[in-house]
This record gives sequence, structure tokens and C-alpha cells, in this order.
Amino acid sequence: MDSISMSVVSTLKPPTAITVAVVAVSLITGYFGFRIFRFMKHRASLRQKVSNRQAEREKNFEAVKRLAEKVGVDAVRREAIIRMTPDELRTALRQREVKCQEVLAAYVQTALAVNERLNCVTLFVLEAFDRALELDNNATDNTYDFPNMFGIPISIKESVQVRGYDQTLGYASEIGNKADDNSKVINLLLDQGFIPFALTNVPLSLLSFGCKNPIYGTTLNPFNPNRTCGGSSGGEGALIGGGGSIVGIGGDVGGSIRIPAHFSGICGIKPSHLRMTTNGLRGSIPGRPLVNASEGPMATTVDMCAKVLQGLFVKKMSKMDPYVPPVPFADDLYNSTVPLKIGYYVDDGYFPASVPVARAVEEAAEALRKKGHEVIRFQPPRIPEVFGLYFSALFIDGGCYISDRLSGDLFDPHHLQIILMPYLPKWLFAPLLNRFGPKAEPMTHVLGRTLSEQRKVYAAIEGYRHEFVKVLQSNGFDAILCPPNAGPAYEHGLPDQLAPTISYTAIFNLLDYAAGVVQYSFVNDDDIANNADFKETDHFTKILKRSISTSKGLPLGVQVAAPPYSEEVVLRVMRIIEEARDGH
Ligand SMILES: CCCCCCCC/C=C\CCCCCCCC(=O)NCC(=O)O
Repeated sequence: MDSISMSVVSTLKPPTAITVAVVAVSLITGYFGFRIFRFMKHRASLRQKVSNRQAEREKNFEAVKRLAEKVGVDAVRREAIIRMTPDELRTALRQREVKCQEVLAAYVQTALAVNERLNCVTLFVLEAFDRALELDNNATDNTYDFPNMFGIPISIKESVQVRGYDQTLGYASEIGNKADDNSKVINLLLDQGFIPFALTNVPLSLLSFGCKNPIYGTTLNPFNPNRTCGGSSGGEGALIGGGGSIVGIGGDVGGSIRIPAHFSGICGIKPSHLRMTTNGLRGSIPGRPLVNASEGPMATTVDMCAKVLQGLFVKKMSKMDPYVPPVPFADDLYNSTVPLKIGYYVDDGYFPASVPVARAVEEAAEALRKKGHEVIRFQPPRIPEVFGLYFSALFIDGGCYISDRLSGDLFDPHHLQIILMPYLPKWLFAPLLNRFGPKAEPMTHVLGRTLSEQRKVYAAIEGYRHEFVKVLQSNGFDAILCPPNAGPAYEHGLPDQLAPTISYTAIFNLLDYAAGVVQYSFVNDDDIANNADFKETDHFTKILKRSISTSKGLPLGVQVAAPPYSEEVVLRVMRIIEEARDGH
């Protein structure tokens, strides 16, 4: 070192502790300040996207209103169209007593009114009017071969790919990412003559059985606005239950078709995912091999659900998506009159069903007996244990994917429990949840695990599938009857506190069975009185009991399930229950 450098170094004093502290604090504050600034800026840009979308939505509603008015259906004719049963409407359309454009206009106008009340439509499919015109033109040709569902308007859950529309799943960051193609299911529906006309609301991320997101807001229950319509296909439940659509398409990985059907007083079926293409369905967590979402119909009548599956379970589905085996819809099974043997339960041994829900299942069991079927009580094996396997398989990566998606978007405070999930150590997380009692235990299985532990989870699920089949086969059961959830529609916000109540639906996603729900009864005064005897054993049953006390008048569905490739049997049992309900 030369003499000049030596003298410079000798004049430098060592930094004092205060200087070091000041520099460290400034760096840390700067770092976190920058992160917070970036976070706030990102949120502000997402909020801007949301307000742009809300303006677009208003314009979309105005545009569809004008298109419907242009068709010119007066109030009397509209009422006559809306009052037709699905079968009457099919016949009227084929016999050209009503035009496709008139039916579409009548349903658009009714859906707009229902939406005013329930906030269930995200956007209308404006191209539906061109399609209706095209179908009306086709029908002027005497040689035209009418497709089975000629001119029937169908609503679609927002997460299903429809060309030219985005599937946001409630994420503001997805606004504007428009699909450049239809999902395979949409193309098959178009082949059938359906007219997709409205897209319906979902909860943020789809991982909820409520229905609220920061873009489109909260969807309300058609029977009581203080209650949720269910989710995640909640917009479908509300729109169909409210009379603004007769049939729609939902998706289900834990009850998302069946719970809104139950809460909103309609019917719906989740096919086994083995039999249904998922090409073009945006699921909540992609890449889950054993617990996978299925698209399926929701409708005002069971037969309409059957007609949708008749049109989807065709050879063409396997041609479009070679991963789906060609198993055409078996009309003979659906229309069979052979007496059935059905196993039923009202308590899965994990979460007892509330008084009204248990009553509805008991009454449906009795109705089936009266129709000549054998209905026997049985206990599904080991639900408290296997429900934990469901959470492991649902959150396959310990919640990393969903935590990233939510934290980068406009989440609600209650989402923090999911966002923080991958970062909480097991020793803290499990006791935190277990403080709510044994019903919280299965949820502790959401946490990350090693590959070797994950393999054991999958082996256990496969083992359970065989065990369950053995129970059905040894009893000779053709189908199962049980509750669709422990309670009827809950107050808004409660689904996020009552995840354990989905044990009744999630089990059939774990088993990958076909499972459907049909409305059978309504909560009555006796149910409310008998609710006083319902045992409050923990945090969750306490919430449930309180919610039941003000649930009078809400619809009650019952669930029917059967092994994969038995959708026809499930639909048949659902139809028998529906006929009994309607006094046939
Ligand atoms: C610190 C507390 C952590 C609590 C962890 C709770 C984990 C439970 C979170 C969510 C429950 C999941 C409910 C799923 C409902 C069914 C939704 C559905 O079928 N969605 C369709 C789809 O995803 O495609």
C-alpha cells in the first residue's frame, strides 16, 4: 500500500454500534417499504381491473337487454315460455310453436330479473342470439335433423371454458385472459342444440361452498337472501333455483355441484371423473390425480340432468378426448324397472346431519320403500379417518399453489388461513386446529408431506376404494342414499367456518363415484322444534345448531351415489325420489 492510501485508511474510524444499527434499520425499512409499496401498487392495479370489469359487465347487461328486446316477446308470451316444463319446451321448440330466439329472449329477460335479486350472472354470452337465429334458420329446412336439445338455453359456471370469455375463478389477475376455444363439454352441448347464454358466479379460487369473489361480489340464496346459494357452482344454483335457467353446467371436487343443488332447491349430478372429459375445465388446483374435479349438469328436473349426460356420454367425447373411455349412456339402466337395493345413512360417523337434513333422508328412504325398493341402513366405513386423506389429496402440495394464487390477488381476510398454510410448521398448525375438537383433525392433513408420505396417502385412498366396493358388494347395494351436507343453506360466510360438513359430498370425490342431489323437502316447524335436542358436541356442531334455528323454509336435498360408470343408476334413483316428492 502506498503512503497516500495508508494515510486515508488511518483517518477512517471504525463504525459505532449506533451507525451500524441506523444503517441496518434503514436497509430493512427500505426493503419492507419497497415490498409493501409494490404490494399496494399491485393491489391498486387489480382493483382498477375489477372496476373496469364491473363497467364492462354493466355494458354487457345493457347489450343483452337490447338484443332480447329486439326479439320482441311480450310479457304474456314470456310468462308462457318460462312456465313450460323442460319437456314441454323441447317439444314446443321442435314443433316450432316457439322460436329459439323467443325462448332465448324470455330466459335472458328472466335471468336479468333474477340477477337483480341474487347477483348470480357474471356475464351474458352475447353470441347466443346469433346461434339462436342460426338454429331458427336451420329449422326452416324440411330435411333438418333436429338435435336432441334443439334451442334449449343453458347457463355455464364461470370456470368452464367458453370461447371469447375469461375464466377468472374470481381472481382479478385473470380478468381479460379470454379463452380462444371452447371446452370439449361446451362443444358437445352445442352439437346437442343447446344455446349457452349466461356465465354464472363462483367463489374466489373455487375452494369454498359459499359464493363470493372480489370481481362479481356475493351471490344470494333464492329462498332467503341472508343465506348462501352454496358453491362453488353457486351462481348456477341461484340462477336455476331462482327460475332464470332450466339447466346449467357446474363443476365439483368436494361438493360444488351437489351442495348448491341442495342449498338452492334444484338437482345436479357429479359424474365420476373417469367418465367425463376435463379438457377445458379450470379447476381450483390443477395436477391432482386422485381427487379431480368433474363437470356435470344442474337443472330443475332430474330428467334434464339425464338428457345432458345422454348427450355427453357419446363416442364423440372419447374421440375429442381419448383419455375418456367410450361408455355411452345406457338408457336401459336409466329406464329399468327392476327393484333396487339401496344402502342409506344419516350420520357418517364423523359429522351428524342436522335434524331437517336427517329427516329428509329418512323420508326419501321411506318413499323408495313404498315404490318397491329395498332400503337398508348401513355405516360407511372409517369416514373420520379417510376424510383426512381427502384433504391430503385435495391440497396435494401442502397448499403452495393455492396460497400463491390467493396471496397475489384480492383475497378476503378469511383466506389468510389458506395463504399461511404452507408456511406454518406442523407443531404449530395441528394444535391450532385441534383446539376446535376432533372434527378439525382431518383438516390438519392439508399440510405438506414428503413424497414418501404422499405415496402412502395414495395407497391408502386406493385401498379405501376397494374396501368401500367390498361393503357395497357384500350387501348387494346398487346405490347409496345419504345427506348432501350436515345442514341446509348457511348464513353467508359460514361455509368458510364449516369445512368439516362437506364430509358427505367429499367422500364421493375421494371414491370417484357418480353422485347427485335432488330436492326432496323443506325445513319445517317440527324440525326447528326438534333442533333443540341436537347435541352440541363441539365448535362446529354449535355453529350448525344455531344456524338451523332460523332455517325454516329452506330447501332440503338428498344425495344418491353409486360406483363409477353408474350415473344412470344414480339418476334413476334421483328420478324415483323426485316423482315421490311430486306425488307421482
Ligand atoms: C390455520 C387454519 C387452516 C384451516 C385449513 C382449512 C382447510 C380447508 C379449506 C378449504 C375447504 C375446502 C372446501 C372445498 C369445497 C368444495 C369446493 C369444490 O368442489 N370446488 C370445485 C373445484 O375446486 O373445482
